[in-house]
Amino acid sequence: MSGTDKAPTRLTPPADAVAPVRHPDAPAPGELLGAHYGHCFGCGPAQAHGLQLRARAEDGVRVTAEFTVKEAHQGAPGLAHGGVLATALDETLGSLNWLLRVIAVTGRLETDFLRPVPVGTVLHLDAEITAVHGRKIYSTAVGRIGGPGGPVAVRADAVFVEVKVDHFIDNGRPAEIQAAMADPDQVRRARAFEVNP
Ligand SMILES: CCCCC/C=C\C/C=C\C/C=C\C/C=C\CCCC(=O)SCCNC(=O)CCNC(=O)[C@H](O)C(C)(C)COP(=O)(O)OP(=O)(O)OC[C@H]1O[C@@H](n2cnc3c(N)ncnc32)[C@H](O)[C@@H]1OP(=O)(O)O
Repeated sequence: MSGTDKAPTRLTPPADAVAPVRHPDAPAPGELLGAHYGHCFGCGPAQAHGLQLRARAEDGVRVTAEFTVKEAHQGAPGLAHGGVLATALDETLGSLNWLLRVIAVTGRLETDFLRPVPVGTVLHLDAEITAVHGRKIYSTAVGRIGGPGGPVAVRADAVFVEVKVDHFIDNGRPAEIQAAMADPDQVRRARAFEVNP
C-alpha cells in the first residue's frame, strides 16, 4: 500500500520516536541555506511571483526564515492568501530536513491561521524538528508579524517522509530533472544528490 492510499498518521510522534540529531556537516548557525531548486515556488530565485523565502540555520535542529508578502500573493484584497502562508510554513519546515542531511517531502501539514497578514508584511518564521521515527520527521513552525518577537499569525505542525532521489527522478518531468542535475550550484546539487547518491 502506498502512502497516499492509507489513512494518514497523527501529527503526534509515536512513543518510540527519537530526538532529531543535527548532522555534523549541517550548515553553521547563522548560515543562509540557499534555494534547494531555482524554480521552487517557495524559495527559488527564478520564480518572479514565488515566495523567494530565505531560510537560515540556527542552533540545534532549528531554522528561521523571512518572507515578504507581495501583491501577487493576495487572497482577499490586500491580504495574503492562506495557501501562500501555508506554502511559507511548508517551505520553512522542509528546509529543516537539510540540517539532518535528509531529503524528505511533506506528508502532512496542519495549519492554524490566527491573524490576517497584509501585503507588504514580513513574515518571520521559526521552525524546529521535534522527533524522528523511521522515515518520518515531525516538525513545528510559527510565523510572526511586526518583527521576530511579534504576535503569531500562523503556525503549523507537519510530518515529512524521507525519500530517495528516485522520488524526483521517477515522478518529475525529464526536462526539469535534467536541468536540475546540470545545476552548476554546488550546494543545490549536494542537497539533491550527495545525500542520496
Ligand atoms: C533529480 C533531480 C532532483 C531535484 C531535487 C531537488 C531538490 C531536492 C531537495 C529537497 C527537496 C525537498 C524539500 C524541499 C523543501 C521544502 C519544499 C516543501 C516540501 C514539499 O512541498 S514536498 C511536495 C508535497 N509532497 C508530496 O508531493 C508528497 C507526495 N506523497 C508521496 O510521495 C508519498 O505518499 C510519500 C513519499 C509521502 C509516502 O509514500 P511511501 O510509499 O514512500 O511511504 P510509506 O507509505 O511506506 O510510508 C512511510 C512512513 O510514512 C508514513 N506516512 C506516509 N504518508 C504519510 C502522511 N501523508 N502523513 C503522515 N505519515 C505518512 C507512513 O505511515 C509510514 O510510517 P511507518 O513507517 O511508521 O508505518
